[in-house]
Amino acid sequence: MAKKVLLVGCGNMGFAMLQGWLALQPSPEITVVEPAAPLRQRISDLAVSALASADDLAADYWPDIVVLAVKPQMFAGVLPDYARFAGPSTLFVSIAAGVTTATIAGLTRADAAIVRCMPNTPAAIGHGVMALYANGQVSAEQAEAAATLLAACGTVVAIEDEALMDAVTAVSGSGPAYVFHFIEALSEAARKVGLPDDLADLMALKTVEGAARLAATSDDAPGTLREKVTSPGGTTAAALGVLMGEGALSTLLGDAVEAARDRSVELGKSE
Ligand SMILES: NC(=O)C1=CN([C@@H]2O[C@H](COP(=O)(O)OP(=O)(O)OC[C@H]3O[C@@H](n4cnc5c(N)ncnc54)[C@H](OP(=O)(O)O)[C@@H]3O)[C@@H](O)[C@H]2O)C=CC1
Ligand SMILES: O=C(O)[C@@H]1CCC=N1
Repeated sequence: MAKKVLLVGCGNMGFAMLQGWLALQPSPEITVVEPAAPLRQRISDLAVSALASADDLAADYWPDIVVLAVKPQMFAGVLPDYARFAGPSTLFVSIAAGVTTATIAGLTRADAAIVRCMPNTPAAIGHGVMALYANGQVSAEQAEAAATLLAACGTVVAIEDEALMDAVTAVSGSGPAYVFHFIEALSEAARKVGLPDDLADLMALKTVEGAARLAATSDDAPGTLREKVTSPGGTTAAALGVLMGEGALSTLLGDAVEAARDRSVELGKSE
């Protein structure tokens, strides 16, 4: 029987996941609660039911899975509207940065079955990577249902230690933004050395896309692939002298990921 999935919040990440779910066969029965009218319109355009508030759910509606995709700061205000569903028959899946399963249980029911998931926006095209942590109340059947739902959005990785979710958030949850910024920065650098705007954008994007695809499909490690680009005394060596000199890029990325990890921990404490 098709699962009933209730998606609460359909902004950037919720909508990305919804798009991934549309490829599922058999398709789940999806209902979305999203207060913003323009966002509801784009959900309706996909022939998915979109409601403005939890009050609009039918009295006899009962979901198998509730996916919480609102901002971490909204959990305390939003969860009481859905707490009635908490219990053995309904799985809560939260994609919020920082918010722990203990916090969600505190806002719903002590024995709520909860999966924490950290997705990323490439989920929209089935190329996300999703880490999952299940609390002790999640049944094997519920864990499988969550994995099936999320696999429609990309690669699913189970995690045993919830504390790792903050680091995962900093690497893969926020990570697409780092890569998009790298594309922006490469394009800007291309302009500075004289390429016209459209050529700069195309070269930057296609270089990142091609390199990522090669890294994903090659038997070589990324470091070996880098060495294969780098002719001794050539152009790449000149550039890497800047990027890798005194670990410049590694230090910068290390600091960036630490800042994101620390913010995730903070968001968890503020709930
Ligand atoms: N963006 C990303 O790449 C990722 C985000 N996440 C997590 O996903 C969650 C959502 O982030 P993101 O999509 O970026 O944020 P958005 O602000 O884009 O989406 C949240 C949506 O929830 C809506 N909302 C507000 N109140 C309610 C309510 N009571 N019921 C239902 N919906 C409501 C908001 O509407 P309105 O704007 O009108 O308030 C908004 O459209 C966060 O917890 C974040 O940590 C996780 C991984 C990646
Ligand atoms: O920026 C954020 O807080 C969310 C979590 C991971 C990606 N976006």
